[in-house]
Amino acid sequence: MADLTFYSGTMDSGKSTLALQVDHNHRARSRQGRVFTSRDRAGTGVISSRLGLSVSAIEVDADFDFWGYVVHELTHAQRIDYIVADEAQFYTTSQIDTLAKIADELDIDVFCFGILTDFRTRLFEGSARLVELADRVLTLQVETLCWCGSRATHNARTENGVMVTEGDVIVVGDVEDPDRPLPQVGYEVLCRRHHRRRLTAAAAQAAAMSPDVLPFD
Ligand SMILES: Nc1ncnc2c1ncn2[C@@H]1O[C@H](COP(=O)(O)OP(=O)(O)O)[C@@H](O)[C@H]1O
Ligand SMILES: Cc1cn([C@H]2C[C@H](O)[C@@H](COP(=O)(O)O)O2)c(=O)[nH]c1=O
Repeated sequence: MADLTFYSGTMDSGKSTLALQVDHNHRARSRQGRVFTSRDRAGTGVISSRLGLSVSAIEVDADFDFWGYVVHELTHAQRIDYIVADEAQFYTTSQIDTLAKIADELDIDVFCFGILTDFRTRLFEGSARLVELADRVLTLQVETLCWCGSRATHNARTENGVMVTEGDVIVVGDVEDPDRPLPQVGYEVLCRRHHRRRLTAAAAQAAAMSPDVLPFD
């Protein structure tokens, strides 16, 4: 019996790396798979890991028909043993329903990877449906850290360095990196406490530098 598995973690927790490793391990045992993604930072039709690996993938947009694609392949002498699906938070409810049907009716293992919640701390559509349907929801073992050292559980969005809580749900982007110029829209992983207080690393540093908190002479 095939399973629908959802691997989830914050941004930058190693999900795409794991997706590529899962694909590699199955291929190494002569299993035939298909790799999907949606709106990867590196462009259309690619899964890219910050560790430097990337593989080409089938791009999933809102109209992509998983069932039609898989049935077409199977009826044209192709074999599919498993599916790897990255950035699954962006998939629609109906696409996740179809992935569950593919696992159940066609006996194809489905491995999905994605972030649970958006910058407002709300579940993404695809992730919500995966939590509802998956046989297993697994949290990535490599923890990402908030600037305070606690485990990061939430994804903050910044605009010109300032944390925001309103805007479009989907804006492709990367986590901020002190070695790169400040992006117009960036992301930072935070613990819940600091997400609630809108305290990013930069805001905490600015507060620490403020004369209000310097000791009196
Ligand atoms: N220079 C580096 N050295 C070691 N590990 C790194 C380096 N850069 C990135 N990583 C690892 O890669 C992870 C991000 O992997 P990636 O698959 O791109 O994440 P995700 O898909 O979850 O956003 C980081 O959490 C870190 O563990
Ligand atoms: C929180 C949040 C993220 N996104 C985007 C930003 C990135 O392009 C992806 C996540 O990629 P990763 O491989 O997990 O680093 O999602 C978004 O569109 N909206 C959000 O609220």
